Amino acid sequence: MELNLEQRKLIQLKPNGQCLIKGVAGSGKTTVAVYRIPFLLNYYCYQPDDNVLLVTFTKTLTNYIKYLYDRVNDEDKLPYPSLFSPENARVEIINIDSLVYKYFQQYQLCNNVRFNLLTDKRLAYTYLAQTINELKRQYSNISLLDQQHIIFLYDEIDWIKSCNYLELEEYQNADRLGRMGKQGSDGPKKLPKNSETRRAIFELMKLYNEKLRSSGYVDFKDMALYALKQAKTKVDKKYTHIIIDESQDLTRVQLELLKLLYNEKDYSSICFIADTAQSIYPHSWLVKGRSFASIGFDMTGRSYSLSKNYRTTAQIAKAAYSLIEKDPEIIEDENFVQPSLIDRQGNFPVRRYFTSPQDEAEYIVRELGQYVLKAYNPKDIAIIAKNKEQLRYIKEQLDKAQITANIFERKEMDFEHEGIKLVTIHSVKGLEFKVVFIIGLNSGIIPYISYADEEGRLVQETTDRKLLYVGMTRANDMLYLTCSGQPSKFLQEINCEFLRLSPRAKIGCYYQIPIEKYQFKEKIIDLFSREEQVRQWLINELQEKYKYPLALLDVEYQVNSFSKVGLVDIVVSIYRKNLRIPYIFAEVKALGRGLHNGLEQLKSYMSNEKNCQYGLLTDGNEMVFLDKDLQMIDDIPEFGSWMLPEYIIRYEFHDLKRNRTFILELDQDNPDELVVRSQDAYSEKYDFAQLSAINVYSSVAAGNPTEIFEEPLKEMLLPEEWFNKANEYFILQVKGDSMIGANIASGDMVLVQRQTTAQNRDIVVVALGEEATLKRYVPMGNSVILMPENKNYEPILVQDTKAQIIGVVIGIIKLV
Ligand SMILES: Nc1ncnc2c1ncn2[C@@H]1O[C@H](COP(=O)(O)OP(=O)(O)OP(=O)(O)O)[C@@H](O)[C@H]1O
Repeated sequence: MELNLEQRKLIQLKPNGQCLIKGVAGSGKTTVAVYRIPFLLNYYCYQPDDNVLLVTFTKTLTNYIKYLYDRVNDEDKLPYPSLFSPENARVEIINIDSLVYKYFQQYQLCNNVRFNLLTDKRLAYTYLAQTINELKRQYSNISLLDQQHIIFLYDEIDWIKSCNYLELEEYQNADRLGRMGKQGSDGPKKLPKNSETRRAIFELMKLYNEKLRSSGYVDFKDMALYALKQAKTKVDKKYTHIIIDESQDLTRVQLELLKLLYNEKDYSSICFIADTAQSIYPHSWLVKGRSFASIGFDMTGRSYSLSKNYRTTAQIAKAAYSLIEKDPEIIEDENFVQPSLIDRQGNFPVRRYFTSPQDEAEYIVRELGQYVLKAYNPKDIAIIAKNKEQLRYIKEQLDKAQITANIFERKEMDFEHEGIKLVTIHSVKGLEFKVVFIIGLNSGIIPYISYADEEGRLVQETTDRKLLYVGMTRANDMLYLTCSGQPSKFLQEINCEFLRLSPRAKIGCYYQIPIEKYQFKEKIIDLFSREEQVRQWLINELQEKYKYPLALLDVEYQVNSFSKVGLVDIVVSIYRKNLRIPYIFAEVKALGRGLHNGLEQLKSYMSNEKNCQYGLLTDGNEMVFLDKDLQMIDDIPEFGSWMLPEYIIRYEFHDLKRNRTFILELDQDNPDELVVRSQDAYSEKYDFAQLSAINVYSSVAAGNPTEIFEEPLKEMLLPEEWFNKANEYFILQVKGDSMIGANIASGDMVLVQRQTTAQNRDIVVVALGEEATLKRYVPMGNSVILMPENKNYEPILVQDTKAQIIGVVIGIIKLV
């Protein structure tokens, strides 16, 4: 892994008190935290008591960090090979709950008390209900003090404790940020400051606490308060450098405890790592509107950003950003970091709607069994859901299909576990998997139905939106989003341009076409039917994704079927020897209503039209493709210019060396000849002996220069006189839009001269990551900037020795 310039700068940042590293999901925040440890140990731990503490959010994340550290380059790791061994007293990596528990234990020991931790929520509600009853008479005018509001009151008390508001005065004046509602609870429209209602709630908390104590209990928030109290009296170990990962989710009490452990010196540091777009806990302190100043740290001039997401493909990243950018609460936060894309192309996320958990599970089992498990190790696959019941159901179905999977609830995750990991969306933060299924994305589950308070509802919606964003950004390669009932509004808000119905087909997800843009209106009987919506969407998709010109499409195509005349919903025709013949038949059903008998009908139409090569049936959600033998296949072919009457393929060739453009004409009936027309209409015909066959590749792997090429896709004939025999050439099919500004679009081809050096601003094929990429080459001292020609992508800075040039682009070839 080649760290980027910003990451390297942050790892080697001179420690100087507090700092904030914020960044988008997958931008390497945790990686920076881990790589920084050896740096601090090497250069900023002078005295015997100097040391480093890295705080994680969960135990699983501690394991994950160890797993990450194994991937650190040896040269960075060498001075501290035993970074994670218990003997290495200079480094401690611990999750926040364990740290709190440690100080809570010390409190008990020092004060000779012993509490039980109240983990049973029902029992907590019983105590709270009793307390409400006792206090009700005293506050008879406070309608909120009633059992019907118990969930709200419980949450409010929890919040007061997590903010360390131990005096009424503080609570009366507190801004209530991040309040959450729970299903069935009915909170107040507003909880005014300095009100009788707040006084009553505060009183309720005190009485409730007394009740718990007299029964020998503390809850989690009490435990943290006792830990803080203990640390204020005595800390057994202070740390010269503290790094706090996922700090956006810590409570005020947790943050204050960590502050007490900080050993301030003129070379010490406390580094907060955060992503506000991933803040998913309602009681976290550093939520919108509350700055670090509230915990005594001035971050002016001390905050740094990481904006490139390295984890996911550009397609997954775009889909995930399209979800959060719809919420101004998220993107207007002062600590929000605008994401930028890195050029990692891959699969589009899949979105599928199901009407029952059973249908959803059947799809997942099928998808895993037939495809995903053939390409990925089960331990690199996660199935994520909002709640545990959803996980239990899918686990049962996977068990039945004999697919090994394990639910990880509270227990820490074992990264070496051989099966598929089933996890709640909350416990997946900070982690990553090659393939991620997020299931049960139903309305009412996400966003959760909250109480009637509009403000609370909006907070809930923002938090749940971030939660789904966290889930989506865990996927390295493939992401599936499914529901098992009424779909979540979030599923519909993700820009459908970035979604597909299947990872193996080009067709996108359904979107509505406005009636005024409907095609073939004159042939349509009912413009307002639900079937027509699907037909018009499909007509659009055939043009947009499969590139079929409208002139090749038609509707209501007549075929004889069972001695009756049938009408095929959409036909795609092609030309053979200048004769127009049907090539694809498509049948549509009403939106989301299932395929029913459609398959039989489609097969019958296809059987009655021998020219038809492919079939397609969809209701805008389910999709079936058939070949001419009526067997199911993954997709239908894209448009090719050979489908047109003339039978001549035309390419535009931009010669970058001579700065000229030619048209290349290839007659399919005469494939060994090539006609080249120049801009001044001069044309020349080349026969086979005058042509050179150049290999066309779909991708070039990065790696050993002699092994970088896969099997060529095909050969392309170009005039021999264009090439210098002393050199080697190849053609590369372009993926992605990062060079669009240089007139190189996805699907175009580039002619490349193989060489290992380049001139300033040449467009080069350069090895980077697993696959070689196309960028503009700009050398700068000992480094090289690989410039994309698209403002959505960031330039990549690498050491010149690491930028292995494979060739220089000398021409661009486009189908016209
Ligand atoms: N410069 C880099 N080049 C290639 N891969 C990188 C680079 N930096 C980080 N990564 C990889 O990107 C992935 C995400 O990194 P990491 O977990 O540190 O990000 P994060 O910002 O902490 O993410 P999140 O906030 O979503 O948990 C990891 O697989 C990491 O190895």
